[in-house]
Order: sequence, then C-alpha cells, then structure tokens
Amino acid sequence: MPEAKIAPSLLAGDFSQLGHECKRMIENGSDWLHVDIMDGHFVPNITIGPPVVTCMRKAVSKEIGFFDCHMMVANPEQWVQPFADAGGSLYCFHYEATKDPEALIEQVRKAGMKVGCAIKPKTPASVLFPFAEKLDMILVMTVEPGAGGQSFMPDMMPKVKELRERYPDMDIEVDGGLGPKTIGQAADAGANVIVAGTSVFGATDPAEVIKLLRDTVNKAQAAVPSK
Ligand SMILES: O=C(CO)[C@H](O)[C@H](O)COP(=O)(O)O
Repeated sequence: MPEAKIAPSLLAGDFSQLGHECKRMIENGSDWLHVDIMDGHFVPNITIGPPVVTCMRKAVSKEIGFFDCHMMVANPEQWVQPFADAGGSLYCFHYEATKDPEALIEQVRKAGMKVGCAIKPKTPASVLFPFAEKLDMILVMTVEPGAGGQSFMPDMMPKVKELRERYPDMDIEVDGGLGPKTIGQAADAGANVIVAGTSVFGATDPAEVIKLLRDTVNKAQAAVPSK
C-alpha cells in the first residue's frame, strides 16, 4: 500500500497569508498541501484561481511543497494549463464535471502534473473502473464538496474499501470531516491520503494532529496481512 500522506486543506487557513500558511503546515509535518479550487458553478462557492496559486508557489518551491489541487470546477479542461503554469503538482478533477475523463487524464499528463479523479458522495466507485489504472490518485469525497467544516460521512467507507481492494498501490484520498475522531474509519477502510482542514488549522498544536493522522494510517496499514 502507498505511504501515508497528510494534506492540510488550506481552505481552513488564513487566505490573507497563504504563503505563510503553506510554510507553517510544512513546518508542522504535512506531506502535501491541499488546495481547494471552487468556481461558483460546480459548487456554490468561490475560492482562488491560478494567480493566487502562482503567488503560493513563489513562497514554496516544488521541492518542499506538493500542491494537491482539488478542482471543484465546471469545466476542468479549461484550467489544466493555467494550473500547470501556476505550479500545481497534482490536478484532481471531478468525474461529474467531465464528459471524457480519459482525454482529460491525457491532457493533465501532457501538462506535466500528476492526475487524480474525485467522486462526490452520490457517485459510485464503479464509474472509475474503466480508466482508474491511468490515475495517480482517487479522491473519495466524505462530504458534499463546497465548504469546509462539515461532518464526515462514514457511509463513504465501503467505496474506499472497494477501491483499495481493486487498486492496492493507488493513492486513495479522503476529504471532508477528517480529524482525530474519524481518521480510524478512513484508515481502516484503506485511505492513505488524508485531507484535513478544520481539525489541523483549528488545533492548538497542528503538528500533533498531523502526526496522529499519519500514525493511524500507518497502524491500519501494518495490520493488513501482506499478500
Ligand atoms: O474539499 C473540501 C470542501 O469541498 C475541503 O477540503 C474539505 O471539506 C476539508 O475541510 P474540513 O477538514 O474542514 O472538512
């Protein structure tokens, strides 16, 4: 199984100083930085675009900061090159937002980024089966996309389990309501990339929460008998 990666969601950070927030999370032990891109069409909220990511990238080089860009946008094809130019590391589009996922995967690869595909809570895991082998990461949303601070949906765990069984070496990310109380369920189901906004940014000691999330994933992985 791939290693645990903890990705604090900058959505819960201070948007007036995103460069600083990126550095602070890296200092606190984060592996990736989760960047939530919302366009007001795919979800009823607007966050940031390529100019802001360009500034964040100036603050944090590619060597130290992996930008996991979660594209909650209606036309993901339109934003591939702008996000590659801005310094995105991984471009995670939503299955529900594209008519041709395979062409989009190819487009992202050509632009030089890793590629992920996200599914909303009502979307079954099976939609990914035809092209999942071409992905670097699958994101199973554990809340409805659009806002931080929502409650974790435990009924998404069977999807994570199903995907982990089919794709033992795939990065499988969960996003929404993850924290010390819910990480056990996600880790036991087989998730290895953990997005956490409120629980990390709201903590008195973010390093402690990041460590707990990572330790829980590692412990769950160690308990799985090797085949
Ligand atoms: O994708 C998201 C919202 O669409 C956020 O990344 C997610 O909700 C994380 O925030 P929190 O940990 O506060 O739930």
